[in-house]
Amino acid sequence: MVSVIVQNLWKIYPPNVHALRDVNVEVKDGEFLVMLGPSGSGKTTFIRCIAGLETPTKGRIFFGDRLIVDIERGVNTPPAKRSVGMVFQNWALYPHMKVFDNIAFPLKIKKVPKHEIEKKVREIAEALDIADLLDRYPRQLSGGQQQRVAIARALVKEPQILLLDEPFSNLDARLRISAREFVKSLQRKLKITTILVTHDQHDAYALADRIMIINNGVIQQVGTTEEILNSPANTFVAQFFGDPPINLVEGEGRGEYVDLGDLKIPIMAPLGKLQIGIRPTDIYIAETPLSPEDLELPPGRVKLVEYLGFTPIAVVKWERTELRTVVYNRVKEGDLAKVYLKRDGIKLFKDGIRVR
Ligand SMILES: Nc1ncnc2c1ncn2[C@@H]1O[C@H](COP(=O)(O)OP(=O)(O)OP(=O)(O)O)[C@@H](O)[C@H]1O
Repeated sequence: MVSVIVQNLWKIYPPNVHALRDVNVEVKDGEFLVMLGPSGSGKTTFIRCIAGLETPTKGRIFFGDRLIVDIERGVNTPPAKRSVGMVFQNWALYPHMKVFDNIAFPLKIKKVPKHEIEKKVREIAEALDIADLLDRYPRQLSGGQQQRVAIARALVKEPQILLLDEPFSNLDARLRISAREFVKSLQRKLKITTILVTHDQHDAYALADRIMIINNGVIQQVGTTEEILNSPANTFVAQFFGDPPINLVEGEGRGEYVDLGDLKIPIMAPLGKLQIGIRPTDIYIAETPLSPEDLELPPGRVKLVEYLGFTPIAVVKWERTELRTVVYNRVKEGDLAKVYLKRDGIKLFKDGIRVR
């Protein structure tokens, strides 16, 4: 298919809303990129700029070596000439048209001959398992079926790039899982370069080759799930990505150890004020350490035990510090528990930027 290269992209809505600030990213040919960020961070603006539904204020976009947008040079390819298929958050099906005509619509606009439209619509409907729904109206379909129709409509003109804007947000939790599996296997089969935007990190775990995290119009980090979990660029990324959420506490670096006041963690640390990040999966309650490398902390009081799926998670309190930990042996509220910490699970941040 094709890569998507975005260079120095800015979008400023009048009077002065900076929706995108100097975005640079390359989505590789055939890659599934999930763009993740809180509400209002610029995600929809970004894919609308790629689709051509929004004109950036500054910057350049290439599809492979084809220049699509260069604001400084007055280049802005119209949407119909971009070879992009887009699925909107609410799927935006035409309610007065049957499924067949909804899917056929982009081909009719392109004035594709009738018999070819018939063939292509049936083909894509077969592939998406909605061939028996072609005579229905959108209101006669379930959410999952409507979503497939929207995807079929986006794919029928065989675009080189697929853009999905929160495509699962109208589906209930159970249907979301099967819809994700469906989208992933379709993407793998077609090898189509795909950008999906979402505020739900579980979409990213399930789908992404790489994840791009955005906040306030600024790209915070681009990387694989592992890279972002293990080496978050800053405290925003560390807190935004990861389930259960990371423990983030303030402390003081003292060279040979980190000082949390009531806890001293013996690892090398730069001097001065630090933020210390520990994922709950990197700190645990157990009788004995899982590895001889792991650090033993002074025993802490179990304040609460809760379940995350099947995994028990405890909130452990020392004098002042409270940390969420996984639990490997039986403990209950009020117990004094042995707590171990994985040495390489400790992330240090200075002024919000990761230094270790
Ligand atoms: N047409 C517009 N005019 C002015 N401001 C806009 C316009 N569209 C979006 N914005 C603003 O630009 C910023 C980014 O919006 P955008 O819709 O791209 O965010 P988002 O990350 O997709 O949010 P959500 O997850 O809530 O859909 C927000 O502050 C939003 O209010």
